[in-house]
Amino acid sequence: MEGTDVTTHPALDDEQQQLDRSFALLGDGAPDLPPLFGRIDDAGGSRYVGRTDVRDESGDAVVVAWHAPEAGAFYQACATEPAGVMLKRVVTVSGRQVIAVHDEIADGAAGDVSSARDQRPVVGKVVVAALEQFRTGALADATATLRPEQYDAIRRPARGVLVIQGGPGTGKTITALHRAAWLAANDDAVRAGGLLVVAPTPTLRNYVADVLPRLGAEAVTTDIGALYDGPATVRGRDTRPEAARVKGSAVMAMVLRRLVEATDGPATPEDLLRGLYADPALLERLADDLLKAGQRDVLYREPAPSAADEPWTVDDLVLLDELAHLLGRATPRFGHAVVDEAQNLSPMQARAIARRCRDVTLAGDLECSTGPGKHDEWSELTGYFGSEWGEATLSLGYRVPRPVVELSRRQLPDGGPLELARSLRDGLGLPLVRRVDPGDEAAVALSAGEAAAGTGFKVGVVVAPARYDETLRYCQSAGVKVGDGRDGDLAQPVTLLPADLANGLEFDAIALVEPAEIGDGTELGRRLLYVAMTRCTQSLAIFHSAPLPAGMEHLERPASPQEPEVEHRPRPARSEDLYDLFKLLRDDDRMLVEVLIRRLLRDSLERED
Ligand SMILES: Nc1ncnc2c1ncn2[C@@H]1O[C@H](COP(=O)(O)OP(=O)(O)OP(=O)(O)O)[C@@H](O)[C@H]1O
Repeated sequence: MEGTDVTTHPALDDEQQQLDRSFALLGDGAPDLPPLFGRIDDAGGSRYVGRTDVRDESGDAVVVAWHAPEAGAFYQACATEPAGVMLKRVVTVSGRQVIAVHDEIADGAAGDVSSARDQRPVVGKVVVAALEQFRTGALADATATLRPEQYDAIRRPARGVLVIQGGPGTGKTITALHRAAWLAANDDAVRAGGLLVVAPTPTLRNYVADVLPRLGAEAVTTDIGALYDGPATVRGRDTRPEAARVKGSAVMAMVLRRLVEATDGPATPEDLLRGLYADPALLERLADDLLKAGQRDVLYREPAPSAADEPWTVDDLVLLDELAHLLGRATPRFGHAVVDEAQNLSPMQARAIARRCRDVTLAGDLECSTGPGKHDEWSELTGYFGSEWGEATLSLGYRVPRPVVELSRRQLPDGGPLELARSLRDGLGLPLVRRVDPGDEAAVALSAGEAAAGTGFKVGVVVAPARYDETLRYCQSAGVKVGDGRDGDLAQPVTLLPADLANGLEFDAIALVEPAEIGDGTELGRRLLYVAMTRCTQSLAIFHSAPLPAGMEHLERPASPQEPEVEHRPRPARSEDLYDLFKLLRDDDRMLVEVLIRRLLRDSLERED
């Protein structure tokens, strides 16, 4: 703690008084959340920043809302560029008590900041402290610690398209949501038209539903399939990626238009689409010049007994939505739309969103595409929306430890087009690799996961989609308690996840089972592996029996014929001996010891505080 004991900071009493006063002014209407989290002193005077305005009896601001122009300096100034700010203070509150203050800028210069060792970027210690908290499964609250590059993206004008891109864990989701709330507070047209947020997984949608109200905004939050408000709902999944690719391709708009034009009398979107899938001759007549024979073939399916029994997929629902529009059904309109994991949008999905709103924020990373098609450029998507588009690139990594960032980028062609995000995290060091007997990969990974979870870690055990059912059955029969990640159950200490549903999630530790099955040599496989590896905040462990895939082969070690006997070593006296002993531990035990040491250190530091 380098001598700065934040809990006895002389400013604590002042800030406590300010907090008490704010609570008193809010009276019974005071929210559970603290009314202030920051303070800024500059030529304009001294101001407190919080979630909403707090005014005194005469109407003067006691706390300014984070989205007010007066709060701007709090986000634009940072330790490396104080820009005339004398004091930038983050105030940490628990209940109604100020428990810590961190001055990122003090007396007009860098104050309470992390060191720049190991190329770690210079940021306020409070950011590092926030990141060190153990994951709760939900993403952490970042309003008090938004960085200047994030704040800049948040305030770009609402019109047209803004792409917020950046490597894994650079805060694209957080930034896009703050942008939504900022626009709702500052742009009359957005406020009047309302916000639409499209997010692919239940976890992300729950997160949005939790965060936006705290930022003072409301939105309609949905996944892409649920945009369609007809009777059909998602009941199936295209097992062939080619089928999903064709359904999502832009030519389907023309095929459906011709279908509607060729239809006499009233028809529902459901009847039209299942009729089209079941009639190769009709499809050939309508799409001979638009789809190749092989592409038409993948669309074929026997009709179910009724429309309600059809195994509708997400991409089917998007086509139903287009048909509903062509049949003249009204589509609700919004003032601004935010799309998370936007790299996975198909052209038809982009059209469905654009029908509702042409001014959009697309948050995503093209290298994390895990849909059936990958866009090489954002312009392939932005053209479906408003005519103007711009991009904001986030460069500071908040989630992924540096060694994991470096390893994961070997999965990208040429290390990826974006500059390496500078990571704020050291994590628990180099990824661990453990070679196990064939057939034991998942069992060993799960038991290492349980051990890490026993120390307070949230753990994700990631398997190839084809291995998921078998692994879940193993867990049930062997009594291993895991959350079923495919159902969005992230409440357990250990979650089992198929690699294709890892997008957007975050865990303390990731245990990767047989990466060669996930990576499978295809471009999509490599991206799935990349996404899976970059979900961890602390440690990555790899369990395999097959040879490691490209990008990891340098980690390959021969299987050790015999486990080393640790117990019979003489009691170590010197730290070098301890280190030798540590090196003898198996990889998963080593992970456990590292976690324990870390916990002990944290507990002792907290006690000192
Ligand atoms: N300014 C910030 N201060 C503190 N924490 C932050 C900040 N920005 C982002 N974070 C944290 O970093 C983590 C990653 O953020 P987020 O999920 O928004 O990133 P992302 O770029 O959308 O990630 P991915 O696309 O890989 O899922 C979250 O826990 C978030 O709370």
